[in-house]
Amino acid sequence: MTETDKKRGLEIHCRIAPVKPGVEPCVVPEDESLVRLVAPADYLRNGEPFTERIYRFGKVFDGTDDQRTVFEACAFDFVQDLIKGQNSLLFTYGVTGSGKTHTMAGSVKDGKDNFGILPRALYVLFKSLQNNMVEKGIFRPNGQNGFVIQSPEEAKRTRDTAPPMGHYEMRPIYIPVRPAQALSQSHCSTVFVSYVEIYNNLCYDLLDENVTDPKLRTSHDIRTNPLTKTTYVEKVKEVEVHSVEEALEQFLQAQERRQTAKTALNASSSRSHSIFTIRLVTAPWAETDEYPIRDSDQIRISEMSLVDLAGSERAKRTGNTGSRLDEAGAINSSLLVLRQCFEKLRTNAKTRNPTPVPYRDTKLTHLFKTYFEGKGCIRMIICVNPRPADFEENKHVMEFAELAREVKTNTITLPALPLEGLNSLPFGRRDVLQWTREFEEAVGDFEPLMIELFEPPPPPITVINPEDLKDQIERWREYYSRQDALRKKMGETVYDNAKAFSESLKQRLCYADLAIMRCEKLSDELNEVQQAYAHDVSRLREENKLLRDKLHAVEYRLCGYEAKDKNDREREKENRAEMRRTAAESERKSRLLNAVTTLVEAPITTTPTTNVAALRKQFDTPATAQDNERKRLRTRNHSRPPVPSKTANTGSATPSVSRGGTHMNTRYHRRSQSVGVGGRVLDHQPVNKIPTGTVFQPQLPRNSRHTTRISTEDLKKCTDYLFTNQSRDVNGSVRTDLVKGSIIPTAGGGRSVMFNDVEVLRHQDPTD
Ligand SMILES: Nc1ncnc2c1ncn2[C@@H]1O[C@H](COP(=O)(O)OP(=O)(O)OP(=O)(O)O)[C@@H](O)[C@H]1O
Repeated sequence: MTETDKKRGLEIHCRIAPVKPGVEPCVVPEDESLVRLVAPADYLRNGEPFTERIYRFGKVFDGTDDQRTVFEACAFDFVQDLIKGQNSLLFTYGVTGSGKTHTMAGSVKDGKDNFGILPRALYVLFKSLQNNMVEKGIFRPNGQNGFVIQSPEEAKRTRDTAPPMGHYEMRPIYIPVRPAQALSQSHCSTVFVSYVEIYNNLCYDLLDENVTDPKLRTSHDIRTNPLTKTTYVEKVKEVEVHSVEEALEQFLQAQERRQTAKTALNASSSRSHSIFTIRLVTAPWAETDEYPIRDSDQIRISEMSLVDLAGSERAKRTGNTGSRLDEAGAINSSLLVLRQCFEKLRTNAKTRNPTPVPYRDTKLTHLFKTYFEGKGCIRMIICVNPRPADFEENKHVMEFAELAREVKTNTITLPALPLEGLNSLPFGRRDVLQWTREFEEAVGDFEPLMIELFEPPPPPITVINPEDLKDQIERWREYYSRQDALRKKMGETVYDNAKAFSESLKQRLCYADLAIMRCEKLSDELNEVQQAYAHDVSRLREENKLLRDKLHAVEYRLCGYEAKDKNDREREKENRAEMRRTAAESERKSRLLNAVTTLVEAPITTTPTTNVAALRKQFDTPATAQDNERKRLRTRNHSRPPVPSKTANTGSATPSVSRGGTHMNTRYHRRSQSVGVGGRVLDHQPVNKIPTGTVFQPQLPRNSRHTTRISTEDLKKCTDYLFTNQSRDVNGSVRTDLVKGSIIPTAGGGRSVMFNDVEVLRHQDPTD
């Protein structure tokens, strides 16, 4: 087998997940191969804002690109390569929750057109191999990453002892995809799948149904085949599958064993790197029967590995603790080793003295070592969630992508397996073998005579050349006599069967020719249509992108308006509450004023209420008793004389005895500073005032006028008014109200009092 070496860069594509309306994305597609990384508005790094950057990719897919588009652009050619006998490795890489699993697998179960790369690749593969599939059990894994061809008896035994399929009953699925070129009818093939996960840097087999408890499963080593020098997972289970449904059943069962968990950033986050490998095993058909040539050297194996990497993550954002945190550590360190390998490969490419690449530092890089050394083509889909919260991580992902783009590996292209043309006959080798069997049944031992039987008849007799007529008749006579002789030899029934078979075969070939012609016509029409609309399609795509951008801008503005509207509504609510509060306060004040007005405007009685008059006596008596007691104590204890106050104008700071006999501090004696400032005060007292004997006394100017009954004359001579009212409250305590106001002239020449303040003094028994 000859091999050709060529240096090839890794192919890096980018898929941007859709962004929610109103969210300003931090990764913006610029065109079909460029993306722009923009920092969120308030982003600062070491106090510096981020200057936006452009990154280049092979292809860029945005939120409107569907699963089919991504598959066709990123994986269809890999399926074709697989059929041709080449190897390929496809990764999805990105932050947790960026759409890696969505891109790789999609929703396999829901049956909608949301299938990711994996089911689509299987679908295209099986569609293309439908005429090449060989019975199960003929090829068997040899335990060293290779295959052997078993005898028909061994193959039957393998089939009979194969475990039944699992509990998933996949309904036949249909995925609209374009077909790949099929493998030539000269080769037979079969497909094996394996599925492993690398969890905490240990490799586990996900197809191993014997392990029911994930804690009891054993890890597998990575080995190198001494002959082919390829790395593989030791003792991994490879299941032979013959349809996309069978393969997906295996995948879904294995998915249940895969380590996923709910994190703050993804409801179903992959906690491991998963590797689904499709291996196509082919060999030339044997000449005569439906069996491959029994020579293991003729076996050709090609593979396509689909790797869904676990997402890189920062513990701070995922909020992970405990085992989730350990997993995150293992994920991040294996991705770091991948990065280190890339860095080393990049530097090695520029130097004459390459240093070893640390493939063996993690299971992930160790397993794919041979790919980096040229086993096949490597492609990576960088998945990005453009939400602003992912900006920091996306920045690292973009830097990783930039590094990966610079990595060059030796890709060894193996000689391609023969393919069928796209317009090949719509029946396969199996049909031909079936027809041969039918024919053999029909003609039995007379097969050697068939050449004569199928001898084409002579051309029809024409009279254009009358000299030839005799010859023409003679040719027909000979033809019929040969056919008669044949019929006699074969017997009537066999002859008729053989003739009928030949007619039916002719008919089938005619249909096939017709189908081919139709196919050719349709493909010509398709080409014409494609050419005619190619321009329109690209224009419409551009228009679509523009409209999408506009829509996004409108949505963004709308969100702004909605936020403003919400703010306004809240402010209005607050204003209304404030107004209600103000109204209640003014209501309270007005009630108070009304109460005072009622109090003041009530007819002033010269005689106090019986209650107040009675109280006066009550207040006088204990005061005298107190005085006597104090006098008695002072004489007995030789008490010191009182110290004169320094603030002479406001009275002594030493407690003095009031008129009523209670102590009061003369420093604070006069409290109502507001009364009488700059004018004359009319001090309106009740007739029978109960001495309050308190420190709180209104300070009145000397020229104040005291009265128990006001007259118009009094009002005219004064500018300020102080009214003292006393009453008894429900507890029996005396309450003194000092109601203050300004006396203002009225338009009619009289006076009115405008009340502006009330001071309330309440006595309370301290034992209460
Ligand atoms: N391009 C897209 N279109 C529609 N939905 C998407 C797209 N990308 C991601 N999603 C949705 O985002 C969610 C998270 O995606 P997914 O599970 O694929 O992330 P992940 O990168 O595999 O995360 P993890 O590394 O944590 O496993 C899923 O619900 C998925 O359907």
